[in-house]
Amino acid sequence: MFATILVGDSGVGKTSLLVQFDQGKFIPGSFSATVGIGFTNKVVAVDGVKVKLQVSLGAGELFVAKLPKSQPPPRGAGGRPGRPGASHHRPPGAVSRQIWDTAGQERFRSVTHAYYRDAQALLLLYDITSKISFDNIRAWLSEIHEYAQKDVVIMLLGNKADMSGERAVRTEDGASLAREYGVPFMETSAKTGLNVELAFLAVAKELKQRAVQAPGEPRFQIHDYVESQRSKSSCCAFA
Ligand SMILES: Nc1nc2c(ncn2[C@@H]2O[C@H](COP(=O)(O)OP(=O)(O)OP(=O)(O)O)[C@@H](O)[C@H]2O)c(=O)[nH]1
Repeated sequence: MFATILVGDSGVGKTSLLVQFDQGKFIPGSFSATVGIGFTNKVVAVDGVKVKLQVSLGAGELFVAKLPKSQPPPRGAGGRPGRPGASHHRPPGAVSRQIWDTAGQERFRSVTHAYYRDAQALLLLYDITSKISFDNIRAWLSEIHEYAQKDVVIMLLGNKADMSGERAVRTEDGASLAREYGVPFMETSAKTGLNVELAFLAVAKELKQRAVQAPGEPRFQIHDYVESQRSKSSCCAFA
């Protein structure tokens, strides 16, 4: 079972992407308070082999940027960190409510560590209609580099690709940022389902390959895989 966490600013569509992947449907509106979903376990078939992904929702706010050293952790944060008082309807995700509510600063930092440390893959989302969510990607990446495992699989996703009329971030800008950090990139839509399966499938392929790879064997290249899928779908750009 591989732990995968969806991270990115509040409102970028993490919950919607999780629901689309889990149930193949889009529930419009801000439903974080009403849909009791914090994670899902799903089996993905990779080259005839079953790969289990546990996908959970990560924070909607940055730990590092939003919490200077002297500041205590947010009160009342629920099933996932960084969302004060908003997610208590969800079953516990990476961090339990009890730990969060009573955490002192030191404890908080270790919770933060644990939260990222256990992840084998991170899907980092921004919203193509929100420049701020895109600008925050650099801060998310520095947080990830600080806390996550060195070899964590990272994929950058520009979500809400169906909202082209309100686009605030060009596809090329997403692709170029991804190139700069050496991570694969694609645009997704939790609404239409565009590239949602593909994103998780690419991650599952990479994780499976790493798990079974014999020493000296050529590695599965997630970049190449994502790139090869581009020719099959004309909608998106990839790093
Ligand atoms: N058109 C469109 N709307 C989307 C898409 N993904 C999410 N939304 C909408 O964007 C809003 C926020 O989506 P959520 O899935 O709650 O976002 P989130 O990242 O989980 O937000 P937090 O729970 O605050 O961290 C909701 O109104 C969704 O219906 C998408 O791909 N296309």
